[in-house]
Amino acid sequence: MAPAPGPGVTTGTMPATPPAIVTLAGVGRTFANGTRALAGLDLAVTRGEFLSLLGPSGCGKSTALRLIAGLDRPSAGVLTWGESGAPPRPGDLGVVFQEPTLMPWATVAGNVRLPLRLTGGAHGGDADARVSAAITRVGLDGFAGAYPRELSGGMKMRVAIARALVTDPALLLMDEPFAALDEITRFRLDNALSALWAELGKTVVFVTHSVFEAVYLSTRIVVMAPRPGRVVADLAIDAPFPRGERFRTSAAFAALCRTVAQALADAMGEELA
Ligand SMILES: Nc1ncnc2c1ncn2[C@@H]1O[C@H](COP(=O)(O)OP(=O)(O)OP(=O)(O)O)[C@@H](O)[C@H]1O
Repeated sequence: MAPAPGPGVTTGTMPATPPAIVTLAGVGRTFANGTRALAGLDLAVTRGEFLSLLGPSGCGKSTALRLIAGLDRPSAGVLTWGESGAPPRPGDLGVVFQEPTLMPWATVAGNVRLPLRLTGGAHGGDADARVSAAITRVGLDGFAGAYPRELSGGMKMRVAIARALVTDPALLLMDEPFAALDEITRFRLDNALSALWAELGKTVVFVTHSVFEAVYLSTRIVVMAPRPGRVVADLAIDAPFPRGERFRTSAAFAALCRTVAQALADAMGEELA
């Protein structure tokens, strides 16, 4: 068996890259008020990767994610889906936002079931099995009948992740999902998400401001320049999985964070103190 690669950052294209799940070429987005959120954004999301979009506030990270989610349309450039070119069907994409946005009148199981209802597959034993498997996956066994008001902030976010996973989407889009949580909860959810990614083999695009979170979770980090947003650094994070507390407190992690922080400072035209 080949030895596991040591931690490190590499730049540029990796050899034998798997096919792109979606490619953005020359994408721009200018809003009606004249704000140019994105200009000349080139980005290929590779199947199976955990890709983080990292950049200063307002650089267009959420705008890029919303374009991939189909919630907005580019003003310039094109998005191309996979080899077939067909856009994803409902259920092929899971989206998680900073707010868990749960239905307060529905139980955890009812909330997790929602995407199945929207895609017409909410009934029968298969749907029940999917809902309970998604709840188990995020560590909420025993809470299927609980209501959102009975849950902590971290548990609500776990429900939002279970809801995004219940249709077994190929691509999971996450927009600063843990930014509003306290640090201990955030670390726990980062650990759970990393384990889920390693287990399920999904493609994840994750928006964050946090260098530490991006390094901990990602196989690749794309650093975006301030408005109008575009890619200014593309860094492969070669540390092996699973990445637990040992990785988070390692010298290798610290070195990776420094490299990524430097790329972010360069993008913002600042000196790293
Ligand atoms: N619907 C809109 N109309 C006008 N301007 C908008 C709209 N949506 C976003 N913007 C602006 O576009 C720019 C990019 O916004 P976006 O939310 O994508 O940035 P971001 O990098 O995700 O920021 P943050 O990290 O603070 O969430 C910002 O200046 C924002 O104010």
